Amino acid sequence: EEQEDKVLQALRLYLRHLTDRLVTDRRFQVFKRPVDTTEVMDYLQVIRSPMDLSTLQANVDANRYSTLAEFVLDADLIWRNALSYNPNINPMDRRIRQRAHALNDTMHFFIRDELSEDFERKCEDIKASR
Ligand SMILES: CC(=O)c1csc(NC(=O)C2C[NH2+]C2)n1
Repeated sequence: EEQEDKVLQALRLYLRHLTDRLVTDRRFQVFKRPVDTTEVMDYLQVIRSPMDLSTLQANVDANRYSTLAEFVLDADLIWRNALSYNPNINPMDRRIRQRAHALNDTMHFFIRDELSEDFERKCEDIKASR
C-alpha cells in the first residue's frame, strides 16, 4: 500500500543516514570493508558470519531491511565479530575491542536518540501484515 511504502522509504533513508555517519567516523575505518581473508588467514575459521559497514550500506540500498531490528542484527555482527576475533590483551586486540565497543555504543545512542518506538512498531506491523 502507498502509505506503507512511504514508511519503508523513511526507514531506508534513516538507516542510510545512520550508516553513513558510522562509515565516515575514523574510529571505525577498521570496520569499513570486509576483512581480507587472504591476509587474515584464519578469520573465517573463527568468524562464521562476517559483516562490515560497506556491506551494511549495500544491504540498506538493496532494501534488505524492512525493520530496524533486522538492520541491528547485521550491524551488531560487526562489533561482536571484532570482540570474538580479538580477545587477547595485546595492544592491537585491545584497540580493536575499544573501537568495537565504541561502534556499538555510538550506533545504539544515535538510534535511541533519533528513532521513535512508534516508527519501529509501524515497520514491524507492516512486516507482520505481509
Ligand atoms: C575487523 C576486525 O575485527 C579485525 C581486522 S584485523 C583484526 N585483528 C588482527 O589483525 C590481529 C590483532 N590480533 C589479531 N581484527
